[in-house]
Amino acid sequence: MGICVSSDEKAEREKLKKTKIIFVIGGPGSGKGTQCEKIVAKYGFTHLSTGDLLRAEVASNSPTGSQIKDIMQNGYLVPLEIVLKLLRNAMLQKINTCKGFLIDGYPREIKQGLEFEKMIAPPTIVLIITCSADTMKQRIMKRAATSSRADDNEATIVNRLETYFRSTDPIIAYYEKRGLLRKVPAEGDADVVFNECCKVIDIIL
Ligand SMILES: Nc1nc2c(ncn2[C@@H]2O[C@H](COP(=O)(O)OP(=O)(O)OP(=O)(O)O)[C@@H](O)[C@H]2O)c(=O)[nH]1
Ligand SMILES: Cc1cn([C@H]2C[C@H](O)[C@@H](COP(=O)(O)OP(=O)(O)O)O2)c(=O)[nH]c1=O
Ligand SMILES: [Mg+2]
Repeated sequence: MGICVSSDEKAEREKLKKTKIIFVIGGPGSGKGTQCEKIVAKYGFTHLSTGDLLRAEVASNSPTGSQIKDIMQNGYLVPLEIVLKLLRNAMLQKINTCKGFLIDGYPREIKQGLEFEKMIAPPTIVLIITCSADTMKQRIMKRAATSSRADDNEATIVNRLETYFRSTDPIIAYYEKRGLLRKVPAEGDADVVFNECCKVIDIIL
């Protein structure tokens, strides 16, 4: 028996392949969300934060949500197939109306990047926002004063930073080798960082 791929699904795949996709990576508190917001305003991209999608799932009290709640609160990573399913659905909802996608905080492991390519499409570029662990910690502690995020506390931050540094070096090397990596230093002011992001994005438009 042949595999039946519906014409809808084919059209979806074609669209996903044609759209611009930017992976935005960087440590917790490095400023991914902040830069994405600015990029959306200037370029009309859709910002998808895997963290936000996961938190929305938890908040919805779905079976998946309760499964991933503890994992996230402890500073670990949620299983890959859950993250990808949420991402693909969210992209398809916007694919007809936006200029491209910012995938915020993804991939966290090379395997996640490869699975994304299989299920969705390859990224156009990978933007990495870099600053020191001290800067990230300071930014998160400041954010903690006003955010209601369960993972914005000192103990979870230490775990998140550790998880980040352990998993990121191989990712950087991998995309650098493919010529897709674009590094933006982020110690300074958010507007200065944004200027650098624009230089990188203007080239792919
Ligand atoms: N000085 C300075 N502060 C920034 C910059 N970007 C973000 N911040 C502040 O740092 C905090 C964290 O920024 P986010 O954009 O939420 O960082 P994130 O990388 O999305 O963090 P996670 O979602 O935890 O991974 C916020 O309170 C921002 O106001 C920057 O470029 N410069
Ligand atoms: C991107 C990603 C996040 N997470 C978890 C880790 C954190 O508990 C939570 C939020 O991650 P976080 O990096 O804070 O995402 P965002 O910048 O979008 O807010 O989601 C995973 O489990 N797997 C993933 O692939
Ligand atoms: Mg964020």
